[in-house]
Amino acid sequence: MTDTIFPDVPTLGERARAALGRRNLVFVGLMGAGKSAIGRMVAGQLGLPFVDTDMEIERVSRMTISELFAAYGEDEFRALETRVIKRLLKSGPRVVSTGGGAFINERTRKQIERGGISLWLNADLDVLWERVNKRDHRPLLKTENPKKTLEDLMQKRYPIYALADITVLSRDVRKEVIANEVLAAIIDYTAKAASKNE
Ligand SMILES: Nc1ncnc2c1ncn2[C@@H]1O[C@H](COP(=O)(O)OP(=O)(O)O)[C@@H](O)[C@H]1O
Ligand SMILES: O=C(O)C1=C[C@@H](OP(=O)(O)O)[C@@H](O)[C@H](O)C1
Ligand SMILES: [Mg+2]
Repeated sequence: MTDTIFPDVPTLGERARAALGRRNLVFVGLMGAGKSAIGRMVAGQLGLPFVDTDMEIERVSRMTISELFAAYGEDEFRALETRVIKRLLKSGPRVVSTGGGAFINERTRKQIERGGISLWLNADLDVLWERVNKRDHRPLLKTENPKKTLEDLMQKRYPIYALADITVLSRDVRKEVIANEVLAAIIDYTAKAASKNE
């Protein structure tokens, strides 16, 4: 779609789509960062298919994430997650929103590094907590003090999320604002990567 006032000017989505080329865009980050919601929105703006890895895992296993954790444990869930992500990345380009632990798993992280551009939605504890405490479908947060659990996960995981190609700050503003910042960051990242290779 082009701008109606300036028909020859490509939209932000079109420019980001061109910058992405054949690569997948992979959202990573902690629970509540907005990977699923923003990923879907960005996919729409890029005109690319969207897949949420948790939804895909639930589809193929015919179980919810909570049921999978309860029946088989976290290790089995991670093994399934690795397999599903490997398959999804093979037939891109698409936008893939991962579950919060996917990028922490070394095998999965390597697959993501090979298969596309990774984008960390970074958010502070209060933003995450405000969002996740409204729902109870996340098995890792079924603890006595879920806010403390979230904080502990931040300490452990943030140095690893920081390895992502792009970081965008997810905060308390409209989702459209974050989605547009993601598109601009893709354009910026690919332009910088191209000038490094010149
Ligand atoms: N920028 C935002 N402003 C308000 N709510 C948001 C924003 N981004 C995400 N959310 C909401 O926060 C909740 C968690 O987002 P979700 O996309 O499920 O996170 P994740 O997949 O990273 O765990 C959802 O209800 C989502 O609609
Ligand atoms: O952080 C994690 O280890 C997890 C995050 C969840 O996804 P979201 O990050 O989309 O909530 C889901 O994959 C599972 O509950 C485990
Ligand atoms: Mg999600």
